[in-house]
Amino acid sequence: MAETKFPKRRAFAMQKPRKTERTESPRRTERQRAADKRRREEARAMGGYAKGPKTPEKRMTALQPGQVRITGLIVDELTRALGVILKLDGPADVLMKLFFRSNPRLGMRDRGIIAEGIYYALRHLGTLSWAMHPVPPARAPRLVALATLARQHGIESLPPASIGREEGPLKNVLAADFSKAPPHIQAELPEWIYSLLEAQYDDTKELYASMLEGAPLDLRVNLLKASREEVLQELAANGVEAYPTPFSPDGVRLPTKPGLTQWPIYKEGKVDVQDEGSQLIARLLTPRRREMICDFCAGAGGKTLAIGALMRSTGSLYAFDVNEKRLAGLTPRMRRAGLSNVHPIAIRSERDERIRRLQGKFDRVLIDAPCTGTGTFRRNPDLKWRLAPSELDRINKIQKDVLEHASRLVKKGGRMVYATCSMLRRENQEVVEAFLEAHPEWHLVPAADVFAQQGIQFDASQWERFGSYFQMLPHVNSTDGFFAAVLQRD
Ligand SMILES: C[S@@+](CC[C@H](N)C(=O)[O-])C[C@H]1O[C@@H](n2cnc3c(N)ncnc32)[C@H](O)[C@@H]1O
Repeated sequence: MAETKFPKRRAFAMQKPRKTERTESPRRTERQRAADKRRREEARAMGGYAKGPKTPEKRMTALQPGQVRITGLIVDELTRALGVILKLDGPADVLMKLFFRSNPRLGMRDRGIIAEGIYYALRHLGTLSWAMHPVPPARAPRLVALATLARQHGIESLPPASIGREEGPLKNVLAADFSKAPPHIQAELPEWIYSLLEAQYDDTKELYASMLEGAPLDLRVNLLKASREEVLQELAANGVEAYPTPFSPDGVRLPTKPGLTQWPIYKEGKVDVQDEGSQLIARLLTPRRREMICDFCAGAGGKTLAIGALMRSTGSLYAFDVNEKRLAGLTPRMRRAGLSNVHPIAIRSERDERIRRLQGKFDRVLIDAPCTGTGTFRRNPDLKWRLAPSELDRINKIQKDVLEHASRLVKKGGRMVYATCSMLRRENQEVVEAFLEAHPEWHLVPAADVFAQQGIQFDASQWERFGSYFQMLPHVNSTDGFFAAVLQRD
């Protein structure tokens, strides 16, 4: 995904409990304390699994419009969060974490409503901005907060005292007729991204609708430590709804998002969080035991871990990345996963001297290239507003450079997979086509054949649409929009 500037740690000032908060909920009541105790005991009895609607996302699934009581505190705090996040000068997920950390007394229910409000506002920033014109949303976060909560839960759920002087503007925003808005606004996209997607896809209506939804939680079972059946049985025994993913043989899909990191199966390294599309890209590389493999843009190692497990922790798996901090996240993850074949190496650039020394040495190389991340708008809705066309040009150049230099690592007869989490041809097919034109000693291997050899079957329409390439789409496959091409050196 695109490189982003990290927001300042002090983006949000620490909040002291306010008078209103103290009067509304002075302390936990007897009943609340008894419920807390019961939950703790139940979780202990279940070996660490917490039952019930604990996380914001899970809690929100039960909320129906008109059934949620929005307090003044929620309106104020959502306003405070949006006041920073709508400036769009840092990743929203990082800013959200800083916001909630600055406000430790905020209850679970309020956190859930505020988190959903932030995501809703970012997903629908096109229509919100259009309805508020000429006032930029970042300048009027209270109006955005009120309009968001009213669109989600109904205007009657808002406390009249919180609306105050915003009553007129709020009614105008809510009355906006979006059928009169330009098509890119109706799609909740910037015009330039809308135009690129329109030029490529026939079913954009469904695609845009899917990009406004939340993504499911996909887990990858670490086959070194457990089988998928074992994990599914353990989840079922603890009352957690989960299904096998439709294509990835090691994947498990959870419709809700429980507090996974406290679960025994997570702590013991039996599962990791990984979108099904990402799992399939590791499979496309067909890693084998005792091979020499390189994950060129390893980041914090999502795909490295999947590749290492498919190699059964044998051979050598080099994990390169220019971002040392991100790569540092891989070491604890590989320990937890029980992998001893991974060598994380921070490189200066794709032209690093150490890479030159390794030329022609690898059986397989994965290039999970930096990209615009257009395939991840469900999870990162702020990204669509923070991207600029110049960023696509900049990233495109890096993609071509990285592919060129990483390809030199592959030995004769070896393979590489070029992948992105983008749905744009310019970062995908066009990069690969330019490479193949300049390198006749390489050829494209049909992704369908590589999957078929592993017993993974897609609908024929998948290949009719994308030929030898692999492109997952949120509205077709319920995954992020991953792309991959398998290339073989003659
Ligand atoms: C899409 S992310 C990788 C995600 C990772 N493979 C995973 O599955 O979690 C792309 C990575 O490319 C790295 N990168 C950017 N430029 C690079 C370069 N010239 N050489 C190597 N890595 C680079 C970025 O730091 C980023 O971590």
